[in-house]
Amino acid sequence: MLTLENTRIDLGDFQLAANFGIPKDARIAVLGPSGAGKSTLLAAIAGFQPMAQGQVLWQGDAMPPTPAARPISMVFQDNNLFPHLTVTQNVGLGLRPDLKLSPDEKTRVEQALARVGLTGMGDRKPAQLSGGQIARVALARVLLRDRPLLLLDEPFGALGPALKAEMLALVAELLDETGATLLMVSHDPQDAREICDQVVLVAEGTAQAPVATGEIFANPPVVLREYLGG
Ligand SMILES: Nc1ncnc2c1ncn2[C@@H]1O[C@H](COP(=O)(O)OP(=O)(O)OP(=O)(O)O)[C@@H](O)[C@H]1O
Repeated sequence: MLTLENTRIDLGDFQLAANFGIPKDARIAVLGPSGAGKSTLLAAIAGFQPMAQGQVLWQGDAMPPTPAARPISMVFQDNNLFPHLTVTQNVGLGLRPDLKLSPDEKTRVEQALARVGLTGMGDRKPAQLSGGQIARVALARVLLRDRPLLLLDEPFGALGPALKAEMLALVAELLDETGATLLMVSHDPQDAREICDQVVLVAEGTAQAPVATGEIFANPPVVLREYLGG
């Protein structure tokens, strides 16, 4: 269980409050209007954004203060790859930040690349990859890190619809294999329908408790209706 216990974030005039739990294994879409605080919510869970009040707990224990010590993998919109490193090195960072990989660790990197369909691409730099391949590198790193919480901040926003659907299907497969809990920010409600069983709506200064995806789309609150353009 991921718990946001009476949390409040203050960013100048902007405030965001959250007070709810997310069951382990849940797949949550974080939806809401632009500027509502979706990225801020993920950043607070990951430990990048300090909170004015409350705490974030995982399995009942307060999260460690340092982001790197939290049981979390996070992928941002730019897929956070280093342009000067090869695909193998970018993925290897998930295991060892100093990149001094043992033969066994190198094998694990190759296995992760194979799992996401990038066999033979290890020596390329990110600039030599397509958008879909770059997203796959980021997912290979997630797979290797093997953390129980996966936070995705619109990592597939720049991809076309077919490729995005392919990446979402791959994420769903990786979640099946790892049992990780997902929180995914998206601007596209279809993403939520495809792989998320629950929705956290962020609007008007609050991240609301999760609601079943079917339920929220069957009977959308006004703010979601406006956001969906309905
Ligand atoms: N350092 C900061 N100081 C003050 N306000 C900030 C700061 N960073 C972000 N904000 C404000 O916090 C609010 C939430 O931003 P955030 O990026 O989390 O929204 P979002 O829902 O992810 O938006 P989008 O869908 O457009 O990506 C915005 O109104 C933004 O202007």
